[in-house]
Amino acid sequence: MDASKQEQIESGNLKIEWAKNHMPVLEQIRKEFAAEKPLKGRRIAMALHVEAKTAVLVETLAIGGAQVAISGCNPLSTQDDVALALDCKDNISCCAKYDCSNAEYYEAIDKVLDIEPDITIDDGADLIFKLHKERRDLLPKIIGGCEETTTGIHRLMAMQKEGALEMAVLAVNDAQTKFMFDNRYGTGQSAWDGIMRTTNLLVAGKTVVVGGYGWCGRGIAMRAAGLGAEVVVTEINPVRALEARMDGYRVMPMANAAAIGDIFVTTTGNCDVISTEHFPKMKSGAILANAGHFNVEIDLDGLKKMSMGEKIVRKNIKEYTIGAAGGQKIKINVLADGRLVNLAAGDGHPAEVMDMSFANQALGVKYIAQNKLEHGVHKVPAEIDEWVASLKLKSMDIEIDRLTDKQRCYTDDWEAGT
Ligand SMILES: NC(=O)c1ccc[n+]([C@@H]2O[C@H](COP(=O)([O-])OP(=O)(O)OC[C@H]3O[C@@H](n4cnc5c(N)ncnc54)[C@H](O)[C@@H]3O)[C@@H](O)[C@H]2O)c1
Ligand SMILES: N[C@@H](CCSC[C@H]1O[C@@H](n2cnc3c(=O)[nH]cnc32)[C@H](O)[C@@H]1O)C(=O)O
Repeated sequence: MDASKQEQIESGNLKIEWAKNHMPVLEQIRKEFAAEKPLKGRRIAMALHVEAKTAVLVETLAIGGAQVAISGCNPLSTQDDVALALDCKDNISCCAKYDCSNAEYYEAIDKVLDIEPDITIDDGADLIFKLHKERRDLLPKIIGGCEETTTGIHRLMAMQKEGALEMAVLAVNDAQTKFMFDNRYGTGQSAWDGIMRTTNLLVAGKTVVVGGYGWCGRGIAMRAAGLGAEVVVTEINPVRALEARMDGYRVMPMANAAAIGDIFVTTTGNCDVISTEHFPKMKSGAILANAGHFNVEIDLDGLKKMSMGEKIVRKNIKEYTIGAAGGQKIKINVLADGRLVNLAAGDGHPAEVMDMSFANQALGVKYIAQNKLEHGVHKVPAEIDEWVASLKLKSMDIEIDRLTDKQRCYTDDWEAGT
């Protein structure tokens, strides 16, 4: 093996070790998996962000007895050193590569499916999509899959509605110990980490426009306010818009926000949240980032078409110049080609948060292996959620109260009044 490859593997292993040391819940699961081998003989095909925390999950599944093959779930989120380190480990193969083309991305998913999996793990449902469209011969062998993210579950629910989903899937995103922490505090921190390290600019004193006030949007807005920005929220859901206003932010349509924002962060799972109608209204120098889904939230095709020129002005920042009213020129800076800024221009979520998301994944896979599930989207059992929360609290040295017998009776009773 050449020296530079060896160096890469060492660098990947260091990252994995660091992450592992900050994922205590997964550590506990790994110990149990090592003793009990609940995944013995199972073949698992995964498409996830290939970086250090994911590697800890992959190792955990392999220690549990599974053969694991993994590809990426985003062309720009793979960390090549981690991918190489993973590929060297027992019972694991990894075929992910940073900055792959769309064709290479789907070829890698194909390769992963060649292990003829009985369990899948997806982040965005691309692997399940390929399975149902092009690798249908493999479907009868599949006993179930797990889905990591909100939009993946939306895609699967749409498949289920049309009667097109031919396997069982656990909605890992919808576990409370996933979305309440990963989507909110994880994205809240890592999106800003990605934006700040990429731009090296100040957030304080700026106007930040957050597109979408769901679990991710709440986190991104909260941290932007904490950094000293004025926060503006755009929404299409009246309840969420009201919540954003009562949380202290200004709420308005993107058509109005476009003119006042310095930094825009989309996180809706939807397409064209920022589109050709909005670009010409923007301040020159505006910064656009996406922390939602794929590369569709900012209409990049539209921006390219109206652009007079584009150039890379700093690593992971592309500047587009467009014409505006009065012959003015507006420069618009798009981070990480409009792909997830926290992963394509950062290291993703903090390890302590992925600890809970991936504990749900590992226990979800074990649940699938040990239970016969009907085709369709299933909830993660509440016991798994509570177990993950209890273990996380324990790892943080936090104790909580328990109901006394009197309290239990009181809460079950309907006769006691004022
Ligand atoms: N960057 C990450 O690491 C990360 C982490 C978790 C989830 N995600 C992704 O982020 C996206 C959001 O996830 P979530 O859990 O917050 O979902 P969510 O459903 O809780 O929130 C999405 C919000 O966007 C709003 N919305 C939809 N279309 C809109 C539009 N055109 N303009 C303004 N608002 C609009 C919805 O009303 C909703 O309130 C999903 O695609 C999810 O897969 C990314
Ligand atoms: N694959 C699609 C879908 C969004 S990924 C969003 C998911 O990434 C997950 N995620 C965020 N940070 C990390 C990380 O550091 N490692 C692995 N997964 C992560 C998180 O759980 C979230 O649900 C895309 O890339 O556009």
